[in-house]
Amino acid sequence: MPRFAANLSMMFTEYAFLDRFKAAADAGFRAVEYLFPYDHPAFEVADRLHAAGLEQALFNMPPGNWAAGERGLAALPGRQDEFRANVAVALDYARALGCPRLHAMAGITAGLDRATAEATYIDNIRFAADLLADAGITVLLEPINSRNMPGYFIAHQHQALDLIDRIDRPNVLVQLDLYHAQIMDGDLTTLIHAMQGRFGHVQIASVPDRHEPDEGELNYPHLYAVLDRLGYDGWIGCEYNPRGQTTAGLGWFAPYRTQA
Ligand SMILES: O=C(O)C(=O)[C@@H](O)CO
Ligand SMILES: [Mg+2]
Repeated sequence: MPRFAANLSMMFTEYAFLDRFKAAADAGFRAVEYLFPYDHPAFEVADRLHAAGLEQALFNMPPGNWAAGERGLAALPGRQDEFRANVAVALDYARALGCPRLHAMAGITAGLDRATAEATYIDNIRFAADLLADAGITVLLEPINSRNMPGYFIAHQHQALDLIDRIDRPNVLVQLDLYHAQIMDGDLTTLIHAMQGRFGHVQIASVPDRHEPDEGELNYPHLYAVLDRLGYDGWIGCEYNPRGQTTAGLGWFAPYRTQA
């Protein structure tokens, strides 16, 4: 049975960020993920998470200057000190939230020397993996489609797998976002089988519009069954922009909602 985490950066945006935890729990979710918690002290986010009885499935390490267009630092030469300081910041939040997964965004590397970016990335992710291993945290690497994020360092699943082989740390896995994977790679049933054991988190949204997973070119119930058959029992993050009110679009979730 698939287990879904609400993405609070995209869902329940009818509410202020800290109020989205209760809204997600009221809608039947048992876990949440989001991009960044850093606008709020860790204890405040943890209070809301725990008050709502939710698990923290995932969040991202600080990404650099998001407003200026930065989308992570891990592959950016010359930014290693900042990346490493950010790992420590993310670790503090992960401890407060009991979060076992952190996504390290790589950055926009178009125009940079690829070999240098790869060397920087491998070095930085090894550093993060080693630091986070003691806390039992897995570092996730996510290929992102080049239509939504042109120039991003990793766009295809095979690129992430190749980098993970070279990083060579047991606590580094792929964040398998099926929305991005369909746009860049396709053939998802075969892809999921080929990636068995290499991903530590899954995300979903309709393609092409990134809405609820009940429209568009993907048959999600089929993909949930594929994941189930392979024994994937991790969270599936609902990283989609609701077509309207978040709760009005949750018809797809009804068969999977578990009552407390
Ligand atoms: O954009 C996505 O997809 C994500 O999962 C975010 O965490 C940004 O990488
Ligand atoms: Mg994603």
